[in-house]
Amino acid sequence: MPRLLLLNGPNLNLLGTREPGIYGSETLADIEALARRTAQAEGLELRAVQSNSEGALVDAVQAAREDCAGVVVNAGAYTHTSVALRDALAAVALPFVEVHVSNVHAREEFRHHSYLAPLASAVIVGAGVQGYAFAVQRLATLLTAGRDRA
Ligand SMILES: O=C1C[C@@](O)(C(=O)O)C[C@@H](O)[C@@H]1O
Repeated sequence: MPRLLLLNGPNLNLLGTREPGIYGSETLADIEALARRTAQAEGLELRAVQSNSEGALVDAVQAAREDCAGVVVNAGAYTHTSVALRDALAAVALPFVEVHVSNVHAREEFRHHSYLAPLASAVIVGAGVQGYAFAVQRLATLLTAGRDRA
């Protein structure tokens, strides 16, 4: 069964208690369960990784090259700063969908730019945790289309 990597970056382990007015009350465990359920319904497996450290996120992307067909990534603040994570995603050349729980474009200017977005298959912002389900579904569609062409 093809596998997706679900990658969550810094401070997303605090979801549920972190600025609930912006991020809502659902936890990272809720998000991982939602993404896994959505993946299973699409015939996909899912590996969930969260880290507060940039290097660990880069390592997880590199490892995905071995056994994953696509990536759902919410890089948190590293979205706006990390050339290293962008380079890792470019290097593995897996299709990925970027997710943000909040509508970053309605927030501070520094959140408007993403180093990852130009490489992404799609970017989903402001849909809350449901954005993760949309991202999994989008990757499932892309992967199925790829199989159909093969
Ligand atoms: O940590 C986060 C969360 C976030 O990625 C989101 O999901 O809305 C938006 C980022 O700007 C912020 O640094």
